Parts: sequence; structure tokens; C-alpha cells
Amino acid sequence: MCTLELLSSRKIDSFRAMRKQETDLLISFIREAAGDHAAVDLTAKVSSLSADMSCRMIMGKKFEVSEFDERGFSAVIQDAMKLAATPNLGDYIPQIARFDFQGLTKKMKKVGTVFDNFLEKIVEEHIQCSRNDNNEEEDKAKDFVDVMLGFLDSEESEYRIERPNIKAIILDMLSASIDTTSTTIDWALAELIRNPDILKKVQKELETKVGVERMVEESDLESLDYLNMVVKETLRLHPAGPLMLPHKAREDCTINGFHIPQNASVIINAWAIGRDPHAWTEPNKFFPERFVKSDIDFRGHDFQLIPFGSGRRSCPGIQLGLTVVRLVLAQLVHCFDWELPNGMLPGELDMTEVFGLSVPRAKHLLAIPTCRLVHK
Ligand code: HEM
Repeated sequence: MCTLELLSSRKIDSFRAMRKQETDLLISFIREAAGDHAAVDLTAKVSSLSADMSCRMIMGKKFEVSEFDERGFSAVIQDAMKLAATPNLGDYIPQIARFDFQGLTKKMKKVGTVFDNFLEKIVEEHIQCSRNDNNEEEDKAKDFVDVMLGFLDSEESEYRIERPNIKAIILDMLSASIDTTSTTIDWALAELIRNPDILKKVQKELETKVGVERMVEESDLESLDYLNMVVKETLRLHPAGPLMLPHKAREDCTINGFHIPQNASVIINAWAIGRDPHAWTEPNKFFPERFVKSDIDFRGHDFQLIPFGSGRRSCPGIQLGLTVVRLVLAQLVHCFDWELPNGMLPGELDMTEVFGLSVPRAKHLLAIPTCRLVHK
């Protein structure tokens, strides 16, 4: 259902205008900062842009910080992500699971209740809205909850879903899309600011293919070969899901002499594979040119580069994720030049990572913008 109904090319395309509205808001904000020569917290801005886009696409509207819980939407999502990523001793020693020594079950139940109340409200609002609005709406306007409600309790549909499934899928979609997309943009920007020659090359490509009199549009993205190599290189060094999601062995097998029993959890370290010196020359260097004349792609066929996983359970949001990453990155470097605050040199930018379900930057990326485009 995700692949065919929610994340199909047609559906993704139906949110193109929404993505433009949201990126325009960010660009206007940054233009003002450029006028004041003020530093912008790019990490925070890109993170809320990603959350706003996902919320509008999935639930039809974005949320004010306080609407969700007193701590705000992103804070609760991040708590849930942290909990999901914490190793639970009870998973390894089942006899002690019921004692919940780490207090994880208790915390999960608490976060679960916050989410459930919120998701109930969303589903109920959508049901009420569709009752009040009987004139057939264009498919274009339908958010993910509307689409899923169309399959609710349906005898004919091949998707047998009920209300709890809808709530679970909303949550899956939110947690799978917000941080992955925003951390990828954040790292790409940080790498570009740290490597001014590469940033200049991206800007040169944009000047040649788009010019300086209009903004980048989604229809330009396919032609931006160098930008696309920058995104690939970013995903090699900074895969948003470093350990992907846990998989399970369907049958006994032996890999490189290691016996993997049926049903064992299998965790694949995409982060380490992307930096493996047996697979990559100068693996720690940010060097997008390594992909010139190379067939290596990130769609799961080349096992040295698997930021979206591989096979049946690979990421169904790859097209959407790449569209948003490329669009926002292109806009930010096309519209602005960037310099680090307090006279910091590009080479001094702190690139420390925090490990979890995703690998965000330890320190927010702050930079001062200067406008580049000719405004009419
Ligand atoms: C740059 C952005 C993104 C990256 C790097 C990324 C990466 C990944 C990875 C590594 C997995 C696990 C694959 C595996 O274990 O084999 C995954 C799964 C998933 N992703 Fe993405 N993702 C991104 C964006 C998105 C977006 C925008 C959505 C949708 C709204 C999405 C939806 C999902 C879902 C639903 C799964 C679970 C699939 C399953 O278990 O069958 N992702 N993603």
C-alpha cells in the first residue's frame, strides 16, 4: 500500500505545489537573515521544513510546536526514536524482560499514549471532514490519512486495514521521513560549506542549467548531474539510517564462515560499508567526482552503497526522499552563498556525529547567508 498508493510517483507529484510553498517560506526567512547579515541555524530550519512537509503530506496540515504535547512535536518524535534505538536487555535475555530493568517499557507506554491520543484526533478529524464534505474531492488534495481511510473496512480492497493500522502507518511514515530527509540535507550542506571548491562547482552547474534569474524547480533536478553526485557522496559518508532497520534471517545460512541461524536478528552496518577501504579509495574524503563514469548507484543493487537498504524491505520513500533532499539543497546553494560565523574557517567546522537510529550532527550547523540571485 505504501509503494502503490502513498509513495507512487503520481502521489508524490501531487504534493509538488505544497513542497514549493514550504521551501519558499524557508527561502524568504533566509533572505531576511541575509539582509541583516545574521547567522541561520540551518539544522533547526531544515528539520522543521522537513517536519512541516511530512505533516502536510501525511496528515494534511502542519502543527505548531505546542499543539502535540507541551514539549512539541519534534521533541516527542525524537524521544520515541531514541527509545526505539536503545538496546533492550530483555531482547537478549528473555528471562529478565518482564522486570524492565531499564524502564524502557514504561517509557514506551508513556510515549505511546501521547502518540495514540494525537493520532486518534487526526483520524477522527479526517472522518468528520469527509462526512461534511460529500462532493468528490480531487485525488490531488488527498493526504495519506484520506487515502488510507478510503480502504478502511473495505471488503473489495486488497488492503485489509483497520483504524489501528492507519495510526501505525501514520507514525511509521512520520518517523521514517522527517529525520532521514533533514539529516541528509544537513550533512550535505555541512560538507559543501566545509569544501568551498565543491560548493562552487554545484553553484556553477546551477548557473549553467538554471541561470540566476529564477529559482530551481523540481523539473530541473534530473539534469543536475553534479548535485546528484554530491547527494550520493553525502549518503555514502552519512547514511541517515546507519544500521538500517533490523532484518530477520528466513532460513539458516552461512556467510563468510559465520553461521546465521533462522530467525536471528540481522543488523547491517551501512555506515561502515560506506567507509570500507576495501570498497572505496580514500573512503573518508568527501569526493563526489568518484561517481563520474561510475555505475555505482544507491538503489540497492550495489552493495557497497546501500543508504536506502536493498531488496523487498528497502526504503519505499526513496524517490520522495531524494526529491526533497535535492530540491532543498539546490535551492539553498543556488539562492545563497554561505560563510561560517565568527570568522570560522571551512576546515574548522565540527563534523562530529551522534549515533542513534539516524546519525545527526552533534552541533547544529550555523551559517551566514548572502543572496546570489537577481531579484526581479
Ligand atoms: C534521504 C532520505 C531517506 C533515507 C536515507 C531512508 C533510508 C531508509 C532505510 C535505510 C530504511 C531501512 C531499509 C532496510 O532496512 O533494508 C528505510 C525504510 C523505510 N523508509 Fe526510508 N529513507 C528516507 C526517506 C524516506 C521517506 C521520505 C519515507 C516516506 C515517507 C520513507 C519511508 C520508509 C519506510 C516506510 C520504511 C520501512 C520499510 C519496510 O520496513 O518495509 N523513507 N528507509
